[in-house]
Amino acid sequence: MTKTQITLVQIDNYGPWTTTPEPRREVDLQTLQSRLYADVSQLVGNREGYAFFGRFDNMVTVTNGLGRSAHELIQESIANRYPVTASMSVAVGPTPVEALGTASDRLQDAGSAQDSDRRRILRGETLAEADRSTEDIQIAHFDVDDATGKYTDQLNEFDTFIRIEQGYAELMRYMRRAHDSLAFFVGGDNVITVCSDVDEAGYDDAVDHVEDAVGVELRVGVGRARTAQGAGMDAKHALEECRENGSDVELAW
Ligand SMILES: Nc1nc2c(ncn2[C@@H]2O[C@H](COP(=O)(O)OP(=O)(O)OP(=O)(O)O)[C@@H](O)[C@H]2O)c(=O)[nH]1
Repeated sequence: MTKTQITLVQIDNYGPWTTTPEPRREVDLQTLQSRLYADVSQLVGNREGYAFFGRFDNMVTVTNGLGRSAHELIQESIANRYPVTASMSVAVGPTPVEALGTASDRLQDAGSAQDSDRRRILRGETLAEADRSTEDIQIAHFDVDDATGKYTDQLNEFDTFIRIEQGYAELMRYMRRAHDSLAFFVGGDNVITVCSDVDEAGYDDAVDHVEDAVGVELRVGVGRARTAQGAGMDAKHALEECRENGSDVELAW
């Protein structure tokens, strides 16, 4: 059974900050958001976690192995580098959706995203070392079969983007509905999904569903490990096996 530790990272009071004392230049907001994501990705990634940019003002991170002090250090680092602070809420669940749901509830209970009194709070519990196992995290790395040949080298970039995003939208809804799993677009034609205990038939169904619904052909490699990085790397190797065998789904175990 998977045991996913999710940390929701939310910029404090960001909406009001973007317009106070008057609307801030969009290029500056875009720069701040992408740099903050890069830092969160490094700070979490150096500790074997994964960070997804999501909506940028709210980032979902997979933090198995990060304790309370690691979270505090990341918050301190953000506060020292940026004109904004971030609150964090951590929860562990048998599925990624359950963990994120609990983390979201805790953050919402502590105050609104636009509450000027709620700053840099840290809520929730992290996994005890004794409760961790080598099968806690399941990560699936999806990619579009021959995106370069079918789209990138054929269509204009915006029409390519629409096709890839349609595949992503269908997949993210399907994995959320059928498997309580969280799918995130990570660039190019790639979607990384933080999964519950999905088996090979479940991934076959997901790939078939996306092709039937929007005509986008996916392949997926899946890994399992103690940490997001470990599971994610195994998933990448499994995806390479798909490329070699011409298969749609490969599990690393
Ligand atoms: N984030 C991320 N992006 C990747 C990764 N591999 C490829 N990409 C992106 O995906 C784009 C397409 O690369 P590929 O998936 O190798 O190309 P393809 O044409 O689909 O070829 P096949 O996957 O071999 O069918 C690249 O330009 C990258 O932007 C990865 O592991 N992670």
